[in-house]
Amino acid sequence: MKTSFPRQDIKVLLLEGVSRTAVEVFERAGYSQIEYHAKSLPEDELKARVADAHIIGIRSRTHLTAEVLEHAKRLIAVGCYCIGTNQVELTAAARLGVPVFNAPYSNTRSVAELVIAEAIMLLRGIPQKNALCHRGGWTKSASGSFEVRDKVLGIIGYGHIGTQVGVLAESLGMRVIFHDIETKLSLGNARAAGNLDDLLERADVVTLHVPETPATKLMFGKNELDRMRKGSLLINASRGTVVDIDALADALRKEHLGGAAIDVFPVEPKGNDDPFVSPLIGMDNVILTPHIGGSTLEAQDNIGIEVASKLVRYSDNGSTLSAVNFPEVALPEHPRSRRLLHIHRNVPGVLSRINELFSAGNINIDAQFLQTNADVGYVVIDVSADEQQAASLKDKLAAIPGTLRTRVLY
Ligand SMILES: NC(=O)c1ccc[n+]([C@@H]2O[C@H](COP(=O)([O-])OP(=O)(O)OC[C@H]3O[C@@H](n4cnc5c(N)ncnc54)[C@H](O)[C@@H]3O)[C@@H](O)[C@H]2O)c1
Ligand SMILES: O=C(O)CC[C@@H](O)C(=O)O
Repeated sequence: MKTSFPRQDIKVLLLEGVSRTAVEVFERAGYSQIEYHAKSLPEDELKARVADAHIIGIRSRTHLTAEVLEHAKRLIAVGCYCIGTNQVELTAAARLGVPVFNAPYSNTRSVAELVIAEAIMLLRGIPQKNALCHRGGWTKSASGSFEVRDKVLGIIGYGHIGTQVGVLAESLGMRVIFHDIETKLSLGNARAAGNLDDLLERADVVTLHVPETPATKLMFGKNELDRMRKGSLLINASRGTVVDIDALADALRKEHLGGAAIDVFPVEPKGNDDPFVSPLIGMDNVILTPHIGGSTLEAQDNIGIEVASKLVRYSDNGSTLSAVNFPEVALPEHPRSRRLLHIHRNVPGVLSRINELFSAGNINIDAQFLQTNADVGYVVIDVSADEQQAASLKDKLAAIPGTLRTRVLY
């Protein structure tokens, strides 16, 4: 396919050691300028590296703030090689005409498996026993050690991960209750709790699976910890901002909680060589993991393929299906037409200005696709035009007030 902007001129910047499967997808599609970094970059270097990037791929450690995005003058799309997209200022990206994609499913099973393993370990008191053995101690005792069978698992956030945790937990004989802000279909014998307090008062193990949003920030603090049953257990593999970590450390010190498994932290090291600091360090009844809930080879390889394929599809064809901040358009191929993209602020009158432009130039529109969200309008126009006409149309489209970005795709 002929593109007005050849693929070999499109620079792809991949950070944080995303799976090599992502590189393979880009290379197979004809993208040869791929800059790959195994780590996230300090902010100054990040600003310098994004300056000439057309496509940026990150995981959870790289913060694409409005300020960083301002440096990415050539940016056409961002891929988050993970579920969470809270590390990107999504509205700022949309206002620059940049869609953001993620992988909403590929690592969910990996997180669910880890949570179940942690529930078993915590109920058996394994973290403490393991730590003691490493120090040369030996306490062979059933005291404080329980089966998971018949225990109550309370799931907060009953989405893709929460539901899978529930299904796996039931297969082990646990009783599952959940709390969500949306009405959710219960899977298996799981039951919605009356409300959050009801869940906290009934659960032996509480596990958090909410996204990071303004409403979930510190949603789990002293009040919620106090509501939990004495000796109960907390698992957090959602986001570090959801739990008040000092309040949790306090509840553990006071032995109100019997233990915890924490995978995500309010402040996480930038890279594997940076130090990890937490008030939970040194507590034998706490499993600490370095944000690896979704880090299995299966999940990472699938995420690499999923997100890179979405980015290639947008770059080659204009489809924005499953973008998290952008109007979604699924586009057919029209190889005999030329395809122009027009991204604009969603204000009245832009579409009629676009159409006037085509009728004034006597250019036949073969197909047109329009989708809007609160901020942005996205129009894809397939036209019968030669290369020169397409270039001139692009310039005229760019002059329409409210335009954020235009492209001739092919
Ligand atoms: N530890 C890891 O490596 C890892 C891996 C994958 C995902 N995650 C995190 O897990 C989160 C959840 O993933 P998912 O795929 O299940 O997401 P999801 O969107 O499918 O489910 C989230 C659920 O939380 C609910 N929710 C939102 N706000 C809530 C609130 N205030 N109270 C109660 N429920 C609320 C939503 O309605 C939804 O049902 C992700 O956003 C990500 O931050 C972490
Ligand atoms: O891989 C990561 O960096 C993040 C994993 C996880 O938190 C996600 O949001 O999918």
